Amino acid sequence: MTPTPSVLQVDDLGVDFVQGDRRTRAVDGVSFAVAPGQVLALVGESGCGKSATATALAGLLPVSAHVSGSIRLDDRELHGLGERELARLRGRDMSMIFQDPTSSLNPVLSVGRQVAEPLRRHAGLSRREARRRAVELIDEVGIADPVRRAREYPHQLSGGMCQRVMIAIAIACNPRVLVADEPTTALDATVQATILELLRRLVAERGMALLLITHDLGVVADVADRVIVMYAGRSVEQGAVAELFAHPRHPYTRALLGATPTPGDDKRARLAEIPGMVPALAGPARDCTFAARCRHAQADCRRLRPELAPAGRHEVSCLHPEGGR
Ligand SMILES: Nc1ncnc2c1ncn2[C@@H]1O[C@H](COP(=O)(O)OP(=O)(O)OP(=O)(O)O)[C@@H](O)[C@H]1O
Repeated sequence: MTPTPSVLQVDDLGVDFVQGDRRTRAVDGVSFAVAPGQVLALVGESGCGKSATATALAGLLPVSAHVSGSIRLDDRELHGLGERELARLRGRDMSMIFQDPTSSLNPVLSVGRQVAEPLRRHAGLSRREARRRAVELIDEVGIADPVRRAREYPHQLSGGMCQRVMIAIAIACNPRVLVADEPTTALDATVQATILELLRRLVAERGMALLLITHDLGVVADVADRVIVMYAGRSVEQGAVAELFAHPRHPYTRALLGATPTPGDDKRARLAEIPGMVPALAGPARDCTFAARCRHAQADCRRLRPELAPAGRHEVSCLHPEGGR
């Protein structure tokens, strides 16, 4: 069987934030690919570099950030594109949704107008056509009474509805890739489940690729096909969700999984507590950055940088993975 060509291909992505003489290596050589209709989750504790990775893809990092590596969308290299080209691409080929929908929406414009906006800008629809299409999109994301809702303002909608509106805006121009950064963290558990179900359906129906950033392993188990476990800016383990959750090889993944959530388990399962903190690095790692918190660390872990390499049926970056190489 020939593998499905990926829509998004990221190679050796690096992000450094530079402020005066302070440098933070937020992303340290991350590589992955996402195929159409596939959900890839990025998971890890706070400060692991998940948002920096997502923001780098969309070209939305602040000027203090230095990006290296390659980001290819279909056959196009995005790294190095100017702000104008990136702005043209955002909302058309790649869209992003964030954690807090209420602060992402404009409070003084009706939601219909906000959904219509990318259709006018990117697809060149007339005001009337864009309004009509906006109502269809509001309906498609599961908001009842879409004609009336389109005339309302964000404060008249619940948090869950606002996130549905954000999704309608994001998918309006049928992007190839959707990047969702903690899209359900600010919502009630029951609303979370329906929003995730909506995202999953849209990915399947439209053949989009979804990059889903989350702290929540239960969400990963329920929604994602593949997962990257990040630690201190690096991918420590990545592969198919079912395989990786069934046979975690990296001590960090094993610690996170704690009471392992398997597909179908409690959706609110959170990362297990691991004593210690994620280090902020000034440059590329020279050793295993997890060694200081790892119960299985050996002398070489503090000297050598482990690289991502096949272990079983997925990849792990550990000198002494569970079960050996
Ligand atoms: N604008 C910035 N300037 C300087 N450092 C930053 C900036 N944004 C992020 N960082 C640093 O980069 C590292 C990775 O941060 P990032 O926000 O990507 O992590 P995260 O895994 O998404 O965390 P969270 O789940 O809390 O959002 C952290 O050490 C963080 O302090």
